[in-house]
Amino acid sequence: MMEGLVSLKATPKISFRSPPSVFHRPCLSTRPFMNPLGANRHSAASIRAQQPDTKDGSALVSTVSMENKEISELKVKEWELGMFQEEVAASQGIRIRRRPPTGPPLHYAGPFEFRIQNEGNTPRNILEEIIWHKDTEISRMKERQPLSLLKKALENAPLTRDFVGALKEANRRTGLPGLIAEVKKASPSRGILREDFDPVEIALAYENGGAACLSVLTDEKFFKGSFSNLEAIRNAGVQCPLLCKEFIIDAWQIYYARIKGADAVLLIAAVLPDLDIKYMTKICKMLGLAALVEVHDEREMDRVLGIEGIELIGINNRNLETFDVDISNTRKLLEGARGQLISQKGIIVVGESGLFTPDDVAYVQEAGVKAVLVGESIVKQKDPRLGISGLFGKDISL
Ligand SMILES: O=C(O)c1ccccc1NCC(=O)[C@H](O)[C@H](O)COP(=O)(O)O
Repeated sequence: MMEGLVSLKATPKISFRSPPSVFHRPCLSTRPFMNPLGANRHSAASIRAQQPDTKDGSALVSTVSMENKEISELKVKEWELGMFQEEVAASQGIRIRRRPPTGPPLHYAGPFEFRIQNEGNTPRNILEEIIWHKDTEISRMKERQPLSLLKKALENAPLTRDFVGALKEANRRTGLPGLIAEVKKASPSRGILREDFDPVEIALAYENGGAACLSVLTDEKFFKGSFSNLEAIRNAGVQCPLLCKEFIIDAWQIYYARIKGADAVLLIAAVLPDLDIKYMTKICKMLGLAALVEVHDEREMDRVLGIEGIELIGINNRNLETFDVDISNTRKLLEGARGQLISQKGIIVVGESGLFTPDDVAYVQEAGVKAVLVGESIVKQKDPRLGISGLFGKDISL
């Protein structure tokens, strides 16, 4: 029995060239990403087979061969462009690869075609698994609701509220970091956080407890969240601006979040190359949304600081590949020249993950954050409102 064999089909085909090390594609592109060496759907034989018979067939065959040559050349160019994008992502230190666009690589073995689990077609960590799943999920969602439909729906979308302004105002009012309270039922690292999970009830409790903004997880598979939760919270009349906490890899998702009632979206630098961050930030501005750009390390911070127009940076203390949480990460990334540049640019920094006590909040505030994003420690409390006063060591709703 072959190890790692996950599926077996009895249709022999040409095997694909071995996969590249990363699979990034530009989010702007709508091109079908195809390996020219595997593009046997357009082989001369298959095109010829589709043509009506001619007297001797020769003229037609040569025209078709020409077309086929052009198609092949085009495909080689597409493939090279794809490779170039992958190299760009790798050169920016992005370790999270995109899902192999043609599916797991095929291996030609005798009369059968095997799909063999290997380093190239298996996610290397949870974040990569989430991103690969997102890829298929979004493709399905886009089929049902293409961008043209979403653009029409924008006409009836609720007005956006000022997410960054709400954080600044809370910070000014309380002298403490503005709170983004997360509506989080479960997570890959902690499992189910709260069994009796009523998103609207939790959102209202957070608002009454003094949260400046809310973060609503919309991923279903890994976090047991949903866009219905986001919509329900918005429709319940919650005034706090809402962050759609999603794994965004395609601009389509930003439009979708906007029509579902979001005021802000998350852009993860570990996943998105600089060009995507720039492009998506512009789309956010156009749609009236704030963009919370999340970084984990110095390299990601430096990349993001090099992008014009960034107003809000989140420092995640959770390593999304290993799940290790270390709040000193916030301090490390705000030390020295980086911290100074951030103040000069007037960027608001959000400390994210692993904050449980007033000491934790004081520690990241001392490091320079003006806001915090907190899930587990407050959502687990029977009364999430009390969770907030426990986190800050006092009632911040006053
Ligand atoms: O929370 C996780 O296990 C997780 C795993 C993989 C990717 C993202 C993940 N969390 C997203 C977050 O950043 C947190 O939900 C958020 O910062 C709140 O963190 P916490 O207060 O520790 O719940």
